[in-house]
Amino acid sequence: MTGRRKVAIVLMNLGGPDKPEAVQPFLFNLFNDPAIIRIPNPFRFLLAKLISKRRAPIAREIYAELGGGSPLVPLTEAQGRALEEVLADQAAAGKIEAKTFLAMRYWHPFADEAAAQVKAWGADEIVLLPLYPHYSTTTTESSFKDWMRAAGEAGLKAPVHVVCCYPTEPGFISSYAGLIRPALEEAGGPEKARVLFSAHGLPKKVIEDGDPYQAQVEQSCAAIVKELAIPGLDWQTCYQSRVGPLEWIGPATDKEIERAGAEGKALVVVPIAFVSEHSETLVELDIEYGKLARESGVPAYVRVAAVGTERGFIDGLARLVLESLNNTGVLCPEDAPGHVCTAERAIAGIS
Ligand SMILES: C=CC1=C(C)c2cc3[nH]c(cc4nc(cc5[nH]c(cc1n2)c(C)c5CCC(=O)O)C(CCC(=O)O)=C4C)c(C)c3C=C
Ligand SMILES: [Fe+2]
Ligand SMILES: [Fe+2]
Repeated sequence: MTGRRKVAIVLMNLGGPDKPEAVQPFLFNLFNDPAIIRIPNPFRFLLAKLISKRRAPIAREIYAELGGGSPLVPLTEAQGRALEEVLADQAAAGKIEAKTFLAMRYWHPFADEAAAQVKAWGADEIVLLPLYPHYSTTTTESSFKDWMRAAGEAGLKAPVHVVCCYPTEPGFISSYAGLIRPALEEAGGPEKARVLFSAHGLPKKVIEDGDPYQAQVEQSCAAIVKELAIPGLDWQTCYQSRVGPLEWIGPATDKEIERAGAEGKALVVVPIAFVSEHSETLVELDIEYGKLARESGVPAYVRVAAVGTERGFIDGLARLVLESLNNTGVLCPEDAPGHVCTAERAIAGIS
């Protein structure tokens, strides 16, 4: 091939409602995903209608705290621009022209919109880059399957490279370590504060069925603690955002906040499974759990920002993109024992 290869990088995330009227259809799309509610149709469709209608008022209140909609899309666009800049600097010694596209799972811009844009741009190759550092069937796998459907319908023929996950990517880890250090000082130092890594929870059943998410979250936390290298650091991983009647993995973040209050421990809270600010950081962690921390007597509560456009993190994403281009299948950098890569199955359309 002559000239520069045109590489479309598809940034995948969950998406969020952009206005109050979008909250219920966004929730319907989420609960109607067979990766989220694992029952066949027509039952899933009917249940999704029911739950989305019932949850919409609560969710609208959550998004009202953010001015009516989620900031996830503009923040993901900023990550895309930062990644394009880093890749333009490196651009594999001028061999590639990289452009980012957003494919959100449950609200605009959907994978279909991204696939049409990628086709119109004339991509030679495509890299699927989930903004989920940890692989889950509920998030990453669902996005991959949705992309393969959308790309098929759009008649996209360019070869696809897939990044599975990156729980211990050095830039991801060092960015968090860099954000945690000053937060620990603000909370009174490592003698007085506990680091609470708070990840999105999942139903226990999903993990028991082989989802690697929880094991990968734990790998990230251990890697960050190692990078911090603070002797005797007090830290704990916990899980937030539970919805629905099923039993979820734990310990639950709210229970850990109450425990810290009872023990007189200050907290540094790290949103470990989210790379952008959104309702679950800005509302759940900052407003709801900030209040719970005050009521529980936690002496100091400092929330660490999501990695967003931190240079180390974006450099790490750029490395993953370039590595994936040398890789014809799924780039699965996590060869740790116990890692079960299901990304191949997802892109092959096997569930
Ligand atoms: C019922 C099940 C849900 C599962 C399983 C789930 C997994 C999961 N979600 C994220 C990341 C995000 N979730 C967000 C919103 C959100 N998630 C659920 C439900 C489940 N998530 C609901 C109902 C909502 C809507 C908000 C609410 O009603 O509380 C968001 C973004 C929202 C935004 O503000 O833009 C993200 C991001 C992960 C990482 C994950 C599993 C690993
Ligand atoms: Fe969620
Ligand atoms: Fe993998």
